[in-house]
Amino acid sequence: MADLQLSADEEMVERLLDAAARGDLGQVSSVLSRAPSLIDRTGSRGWTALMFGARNGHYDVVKELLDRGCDRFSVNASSQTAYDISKFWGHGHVCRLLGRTDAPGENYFGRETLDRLSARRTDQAWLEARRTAADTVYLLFSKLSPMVSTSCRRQGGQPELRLCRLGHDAVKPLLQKPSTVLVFLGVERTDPPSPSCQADEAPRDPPAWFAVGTEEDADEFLAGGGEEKRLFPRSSHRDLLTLSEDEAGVVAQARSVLAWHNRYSFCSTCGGGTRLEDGGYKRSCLNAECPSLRGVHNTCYPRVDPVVIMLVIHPDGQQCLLGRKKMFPAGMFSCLAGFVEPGETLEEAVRRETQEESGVKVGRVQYVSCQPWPMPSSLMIGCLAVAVTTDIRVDENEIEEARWFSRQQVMDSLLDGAQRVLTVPPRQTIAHQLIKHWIGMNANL
Ligand SMILES: NC(=O)c1ccc[n+]([C@@H]2O[C@H](COP(=O)([O-])OP(=O)(O)OC[C@H]3O[C@@H](n4cnc5c(N)ncnc54)[C@H](O)[C@@H]3O)[C@@H](O)[C@H]2O)c1
Ligand SMILES: [Mg+2]
Ligand SMILES: [Mg+2]
Ligand SMILES: [Mg+2]
Ligand SMILES: [Zn+2]
Repeated sequence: MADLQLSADEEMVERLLDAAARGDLGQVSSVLSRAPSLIDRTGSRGWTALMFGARNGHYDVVKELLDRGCDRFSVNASSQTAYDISKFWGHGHVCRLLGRTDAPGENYFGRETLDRLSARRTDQAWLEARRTAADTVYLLFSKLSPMVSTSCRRQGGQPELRLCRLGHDAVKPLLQKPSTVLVFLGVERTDPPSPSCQADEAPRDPPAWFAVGTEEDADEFLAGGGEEKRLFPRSSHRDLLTLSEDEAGVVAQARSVLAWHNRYSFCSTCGGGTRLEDGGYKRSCLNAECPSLRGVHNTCYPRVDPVVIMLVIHPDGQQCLLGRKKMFPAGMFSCLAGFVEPGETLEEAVRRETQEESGVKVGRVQYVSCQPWPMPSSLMIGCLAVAVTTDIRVDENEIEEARWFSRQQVMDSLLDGAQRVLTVPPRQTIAHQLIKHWIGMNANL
């Protein structure tokens, strides 16, 4: 009986995958209405219905599967997501549907959904009008943690977090406290006005977004979320990775600027008090004699720390070098990384950090993509680097172990259900994306 049930299931899966590949929307819907649990089942080489739909550019099928809640991030035996497959085959409309604007190398925390409108930061009258406008959105941060709500829907076992969007009335009392920091983030991006718009109609400013930062607990804001539970997550590294790509991009901007205010409240040149300017993008010293008020003084502006992160490839092209810090979960290995030092090129930083941490010498370095990392304000610069030596000697202060892993071992670590000798960091990290990039360079689709 169990066998019969199994084969009936398998037959349905085959029908679903075949219909998705052919673009038969009616058949896809009909199978999933009867057996919704089959949505992420795989056929040969780990291909899901979403991947087959994406491979052949079937927009309606991909949309139906996404609307029904399929897993858009699952990978096949070549470690490709449905997005990778549709991009490879040039189906831009399907790529956009799969949640990426087809920007190659877009990383989590990297999406710009707001227009920063930096020229408006010095326009006091305009900023004041936007502060009190009815459609203005305020994001509240307490101790650098954004206020979020959790919904019941779960993604990969974790509750889904969404940023709470507050209006001016809700934050007004907080804005009156001198210790509160307000940062103008930008305005929502809008489509260009349609030709049917009346020429004499004044174009309306799109909704503006601000971040409000306080060092207080701000627990009084947690009530009033209705059915949804509101909270300030305390584990920024883990919890911020559960936001949507759009919201993660806004948080990367807001959290890094607020963290700068938090750490640089006094003038770093003379130790004097400072005043917020430029919509929260500048702190000027109050001491008229201070040298920071003359010439170019970068201490007045939010800081970004460049960090190189590199996947080092063995001279044979078939292995890569990964390391683990003591603090990593057991079995996890990642790309080597390190802060760029003053007066150093990115290539030299890659060579120096690789040699310091693993003893391996690197020749050619190639930039791949970058990622803002708001813990507190790094810019991760992702590179592939080709090793010219292979002996490993780790710097035990920083790295517990470093090893060469074969392409197959790395591919298995990305696949569900495969025998794993290592795990890699989650998909939201640029380390994960660099590893996938290397695997994808020779993947047989
Ligand atoms: N997103 C990702 O995939 C990813 C992966 C790995 C590392 N990271 C981030 O990259 C950052 C740097 O990596 P690392 O720790 O290996 O760097 P690293 O190898 O340069 O070592 C860090 C140490 O160097 C010193 N240091 C030198 N310059 C510094 C500076 N400007 N700021 C702070 N410390 C400095 C400190 O003693 C620090 O403990 C970390 O903050 C980490 O969170 C992100
Ligand atoms: Mg390091
Ligand atoms: Mg280092
Ligand atoms: Mg270093
Ligand atoms: Zn000063």
